[in-house]
Amino acid sequence: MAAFKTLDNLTDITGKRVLVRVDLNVPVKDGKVTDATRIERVAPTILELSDKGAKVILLAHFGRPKDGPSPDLSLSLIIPAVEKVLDRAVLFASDCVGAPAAEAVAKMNNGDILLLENTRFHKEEEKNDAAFTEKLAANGDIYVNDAFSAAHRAHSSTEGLANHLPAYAGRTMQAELEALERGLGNPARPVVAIVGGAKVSTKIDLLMNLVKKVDALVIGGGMANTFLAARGTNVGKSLCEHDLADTAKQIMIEAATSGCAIVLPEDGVIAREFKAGADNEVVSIDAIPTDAMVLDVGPKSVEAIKAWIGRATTLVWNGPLGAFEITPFDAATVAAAKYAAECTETGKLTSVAGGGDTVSALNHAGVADDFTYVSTAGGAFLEWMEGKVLPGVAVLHTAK
Ligand SMILES: Nc1ncnc2c1ncn2[C@@H]1O[C@H](COP(=O)(O)OP(=O)(O)OP(=O)(O)O)[C@@H](O)[C@H]1O
Ligand SMILES: O=C(O)[C@H](O)COP(=O)(O)O
Repeated sequence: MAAFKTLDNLTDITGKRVLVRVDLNVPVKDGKVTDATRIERVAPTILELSDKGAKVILLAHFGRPKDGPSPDLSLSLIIPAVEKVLDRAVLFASDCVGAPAAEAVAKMNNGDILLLENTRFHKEEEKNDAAFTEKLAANGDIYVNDAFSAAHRAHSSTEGLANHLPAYAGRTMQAELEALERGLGNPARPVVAIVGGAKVSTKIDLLMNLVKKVDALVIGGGMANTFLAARGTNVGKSLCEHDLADTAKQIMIEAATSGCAIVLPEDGVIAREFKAGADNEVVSIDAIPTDAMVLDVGPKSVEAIKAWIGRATTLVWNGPLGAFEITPFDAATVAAAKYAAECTETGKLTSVAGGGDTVSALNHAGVADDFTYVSTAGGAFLEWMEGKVLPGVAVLHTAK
């Protein structure tokens, strides 16, 4: 495969309109960005292009809007955080295509930075619709993809545009691929993966391949509830995708065939309300009341997870073990993260973690800097780990 072009290949770009795909899908609480890591990671690309005199036009998605525009998923909410990280003013257009985008671009001066509204407000984005991609392309002369964490999506702004405009990898895209190759290209065994979080339906399929590559798969969060339910355990009102029971069963069969241990929680911290400080108790995983939710894995499970981390030479982690944003349901994630950081510091563990909320959880635990590498990518990172070719990366290699 031909090497992709990078910003090093973009020299004389004064006055050029550069469409830069970034990932601004950041954690937000009460309208405020709670973790700016993804913004910090794309800042070097934005500033470099702006300093070279380009008109920098940012394309991004935010959340998963179902029926067109919705105010709570407007990228305008993210602007203060982007301006703070860049220490520059950021202009905004209320649509990523059509008159609002064209007019805002036409008014730009060299070096200006403009953020276009959530690309997913148009259903055509996720369909990689050619006509929609052309509308996006109309506002640019050059396309730069700096969103490694969205590169597993073959959408108009992540893949399609590279077929319409001269395409380049941004600094973060480049750095993520290099760092993952260095850390996990040929991982030393045993390899232990921890997968938790809430995005069960979009991540469960990739576990089928992951179990063929790792020695143990530790499952927490909403993902664990889905596996427990598939095994016949009552999970009460927990976050769980019951219709994925067959997929979970097949993954457990594949794991047994591949010699990969599946580690499910033995106990859980339950509550009846999803809020900080909610009344909670630890119960055995076989004794979850029907009216309760498991919001974290329990202390016995934490000990078991630490033992698996202790046996590992390489640790791959995506998805928090519990609802870490609300105390005390952050306990398992924090304990496991601190232990992984300790093992990394002693030099016996290579630890690589990824995901928007996972990075936020590691920051919350105060150990993000102690991991070998922290990727901004969650789903994309797991797919890369599976050995899949990510569409947003592949197209950069083949683009003219
Ligand atoms: N038991 C649970 N019940 C409810 N929510 C949970 C539970 N465990 C974890 N979560 C939630 O999972 C969310 C994170 O999941 P997610 O799969 O999005 O991870 P991620 O690291 O952001 O990966 P990606 O970058 O792919 O989105 C957090 O908001 C957390 O509260
Ligand atoms: O948060 C992520 O992992 C990326 O921004 C991709 O988001 P998606 O899973 O909604 O496509």
